[in-house]
Amino acid sequence: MSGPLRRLLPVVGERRATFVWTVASNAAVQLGALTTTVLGTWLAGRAAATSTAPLAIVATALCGLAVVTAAMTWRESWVSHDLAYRLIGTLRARVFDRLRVSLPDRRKPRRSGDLVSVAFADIDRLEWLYAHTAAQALTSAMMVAATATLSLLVTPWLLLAWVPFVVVTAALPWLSGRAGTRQGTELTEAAATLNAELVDTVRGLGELSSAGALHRRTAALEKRTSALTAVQTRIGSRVGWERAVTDAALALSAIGALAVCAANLDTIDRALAPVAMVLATAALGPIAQISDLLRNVGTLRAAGTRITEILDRAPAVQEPRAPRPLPSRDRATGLVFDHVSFGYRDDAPPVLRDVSFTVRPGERVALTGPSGAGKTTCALLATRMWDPDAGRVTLDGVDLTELTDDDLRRAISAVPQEPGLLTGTIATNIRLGNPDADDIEVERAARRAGILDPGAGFPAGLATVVGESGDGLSGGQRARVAVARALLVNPRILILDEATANLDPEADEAITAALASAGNDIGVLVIAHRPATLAGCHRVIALREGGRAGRS
Ligand SMILES: Nc1ncnc2c1ncn2[C@@H]1O[C@H](COP(=O)(O)OP(=O)(O)OP(=O)(O)O)[C@@H](O)[C@H]1O
Repeated sequence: MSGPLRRLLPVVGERRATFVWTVASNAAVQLGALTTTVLGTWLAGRAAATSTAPLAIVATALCGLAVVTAAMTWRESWVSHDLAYRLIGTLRARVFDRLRVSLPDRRKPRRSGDLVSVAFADIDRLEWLYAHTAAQALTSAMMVAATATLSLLVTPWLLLAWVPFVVVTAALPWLSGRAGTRQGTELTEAAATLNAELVDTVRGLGELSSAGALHRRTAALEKRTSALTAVQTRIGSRVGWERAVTDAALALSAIGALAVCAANLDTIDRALAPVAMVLATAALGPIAQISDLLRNVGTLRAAGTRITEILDRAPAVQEPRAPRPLPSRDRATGLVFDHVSFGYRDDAPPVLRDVSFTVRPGERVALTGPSGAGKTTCALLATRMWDPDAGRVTLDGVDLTELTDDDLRRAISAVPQEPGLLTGTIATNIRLGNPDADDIEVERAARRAGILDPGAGFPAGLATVVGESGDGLSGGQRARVAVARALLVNPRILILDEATANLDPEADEAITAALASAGNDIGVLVIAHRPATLAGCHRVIALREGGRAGRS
């Protein structure tokens, strides 16, 4: 088994008991099927050859075996899928956890549709590996041993009839291994690209439609779909050839068994002739199944590579080894940018250069400057999406790099330019800020953000339904929900990144006033252009192009 898959296999160890059950029930099914067929054919052979067969006993045994085998088939399907989906769940949690700490990648931005494809499709593909391949491989080896032993009992020549074909069938996935891996990689990439472009298209449907670019985009998607279909067709053709070889091997084994029986009529008990036929094909069945499974190994390997790439991603920021607690709120001194420099790329000038400013508790500070001056970047550094390249950002005297993620999220809350909203109600979206908040706290935060005002356009108040990604809400309404969510955290520092720019001036003023009354000890950093908003602030920090700070 190849590198990435071998690396993903030990997760099975976390469900050892279920895995043992899967192997045991798979073995019982295979052995049950073999015994039933051998016994049945032996009975038929014996009846034909001698007219004296122990019909009643064998028929009863066959009935019993059939029931047990059927029960074990059901059990095997249950436990193997239980195992697979639990392992997939574990893996999905790990991948999301890694994405959570490693995104956004400031140097290598990647389309989220692409990542979503990895997170869902690639992990789901491993169902094949966990539910079928691993246990099947073990029981196939056992079946070959059982069939070989029984063949020896009939006649050693029988081994000649089927062992070469078992070797050919087992070797098939390896013979086509390189093509399989290449096609698997092509399939995964084509599917991921199509998925990413579909996600982008759905997100930008409005813009594409109003710009009259939907036709061109649909044509591009059709091209991607054709590319995906072409890879799938190539894979289908290869798999078809391999299946044809497997079927031919099966037929040739049966013919070989007949030939062995015909050539050894003197030494082989005639009642065993049909059994010889069964044995010659019995080992091939599980081997054909396993090589059928291994035919997908190229796709699995490509998926495994992408998953391990995500698991190996370095976190965007390191959790502190020895975290420091924040001083109590009455000893708070505020948020300090202390000679901060930061750049996104090594080959471009830094976005922020030697930026210093302070937001004290209870103070409202505006951060302004031309587009691209680095205002949002300051908000991202203050919420520790990344760490500065030089200088430091501190809260109440503690470097942000020394705070645990939980402490930081409770102390600094940001309302971004485009707040993310989830499907649900206004209440569930506000509660994201603090899942432990009770209904009264949620209502208070909503009231402060003006959500419960008669003119705010929330007909069912907190129970108003929110569509996917905030569908059905205006920009201003989304802003109010995001502000309420941030207020629910009751942070020490609140950052509003053009959060109220979508509101009309009166609503903006109302929210600003609400924020002012939110708590006398909350320091507010407002990224804004609107003169009225700037006028309502205690100080204005102006970021100049090239990322230096001045004040007014
Ligand atoms: N992830 C990123 N990778 C590379 N460059 C980036 C990234 N994010 C922002 N930048 C660049 O950094 C600079 C500062 O961006 P930032 O969003 O902080 O500016 P801003 O002052 O908030 O602008 P605006 O007022 O338009 O929102 C811009 O030149 C932007 O193109």
